[in-house]
Amino acid sequence: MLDKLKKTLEESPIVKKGEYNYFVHPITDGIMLVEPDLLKEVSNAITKVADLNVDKIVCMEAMGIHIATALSLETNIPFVVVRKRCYGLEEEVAVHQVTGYSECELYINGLRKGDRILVVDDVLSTGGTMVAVLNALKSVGVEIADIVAVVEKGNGKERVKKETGYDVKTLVKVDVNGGKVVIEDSIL
Ligand SMILES: O=P(O)(O)OC[C@H]1O[C@H](OP(=O)(O)OP(=O)(O)O)[C@H](O)[C@@H]1O
Ligand code: HPA
Repeated sequence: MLDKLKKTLEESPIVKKGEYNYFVHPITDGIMLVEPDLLKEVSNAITKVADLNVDKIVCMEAMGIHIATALSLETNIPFVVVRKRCYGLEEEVAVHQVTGYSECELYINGLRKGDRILVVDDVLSTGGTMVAVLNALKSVGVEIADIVAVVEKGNGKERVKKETGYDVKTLVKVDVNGGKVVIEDSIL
């Protein structure tokens, strides 16, 4: 399982963002051809590991959007996007995102207290994004049924558990070693 994801990750070039080793991949960056079969493989794997008894899928702009779209089409579950744009709507919740190489504001709309949700994203690295979004989602009063990130790199999973109490499921765990992506583990 996940053969296309693993193979394309191992082929990913690495670029330095400051001291951060950033792998560039179709699913996480979209600047290489995103083959439909790869996206289908990722979406199908999420359906196999995630709790789909939810009202909505929640993803983060930008590179969570195509994952949520594919998953929504496969499951008929609607989705909302945590955007990088402020709308100023009454219920909007702002989130300060800090990754290993950038900072940004994110904005939550389209969710109501009591919504049962599945959170999906492309990468869990430092955990900065996921911690901030999960804590903001808790303030909205939604029920977070499950959380899935496609690629895990670094110790973000432990940080999310410590700072939010939530477990994140990740499809593939990678490391960057000698300028190459190395597959360390896979959920399927
Ligand atoms: O665990 P972290 O260290 O927070 O890194 C993970 C986040 O980094 C990327 O977001 P970013 O906003 O940089 O990129 P994108 O707009 O291309 O999704 C990625 O999409 C994740 O959301
Ligand atoms: N590659 C792509 N997206 C990412 C990374 C990375 O190394 N880290 C956080 N988001």
